[in-house]
Amino acid sequence: MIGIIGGSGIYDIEGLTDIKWKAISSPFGTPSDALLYGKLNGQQLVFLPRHGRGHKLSPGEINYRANIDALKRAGVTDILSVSAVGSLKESLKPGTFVIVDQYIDRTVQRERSFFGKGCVAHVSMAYPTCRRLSHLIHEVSRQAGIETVPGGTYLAMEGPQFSTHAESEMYRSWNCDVIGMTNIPEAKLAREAEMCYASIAMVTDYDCWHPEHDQVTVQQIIRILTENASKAQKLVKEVVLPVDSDSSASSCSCRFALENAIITSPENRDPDKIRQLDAVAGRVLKKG
Ligand SMILES: CSC[C@H]1O[C@H](OP(=O)(O)O)[C@H](O)[C@@H]1O
Ligand SMILES: Nc1ncnc2[nH]cnc12
Repeated sequence: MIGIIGGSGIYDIEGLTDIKWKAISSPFGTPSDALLYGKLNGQQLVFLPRHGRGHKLSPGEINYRANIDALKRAGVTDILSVSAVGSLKESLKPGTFVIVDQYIDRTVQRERSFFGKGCVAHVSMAYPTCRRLSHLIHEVSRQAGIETVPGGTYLAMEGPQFSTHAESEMYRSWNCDVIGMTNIPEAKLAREAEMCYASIAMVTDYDCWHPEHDQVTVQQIIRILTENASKAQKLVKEVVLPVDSDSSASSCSCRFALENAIITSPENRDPDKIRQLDAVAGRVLKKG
């Protein structure tokens, strides 16, 4: 099942039928909101507003572990993240949609793993988004006439303040493409939970490096988001069916990320931690 995490400006899904909000409890704490269940094009999906309805949570206040755990408990296998980002390249103009394929993590105060304290695991983050899902989204959007840029490096900053000019220039010198505050630790946790994760980043501004746009404002971001909301909603509508019917999904490597990742020997694992990991790592922990 597909799970959509909506970022700034995306607090519901247009055209969703048979809708029901349902709160899911998680041993990792409180998710950003209840999950919205519904059908789009006849296809069941789940939606979670990342900042909560009404945008009540700052990027650093979001319980990313509870969000991913709740989606996993709801039966989600494929996560489609939709986010607002600043552009670090002249060519990525406001309004552009980038399908992110790499991250640089500059966040500092977030829980970024389900593991540790009695069950240690190390998953690969070499390719941090699902290449199968990202490719599918790019292909489907191309066929639907929605332009997306395949691939881009997302600089994940702590926020909530926007970057200084010196930071923005440094990220540009690192060849980053876009900047945002939320995809990390989301992508890391989705990988640990063996879920496929793709990220559609909607460029809303030029951050503060651009000589003609020397600062970012929320007002400017919301204006661009509003202008592009229908394009984002159309993209979501187009991808739901192909994602749900992709026959190669069950053998996708993301679904086996924990296969050789847990290093704590079975006799030394903490039973409370193992119980907490029942949804995230149940597939491998059941094997002993
Ligand atoms: C409203 S501007 C800054 C805010 O927007 C982005 O959020 P999201 O990724 O959830 O769309 C950015 O990361 C900041 O949290
Ligand atoms: N310039 C920017 N920096 C960080 N997060 C953002 N989200 C949208 N624009 C942003």
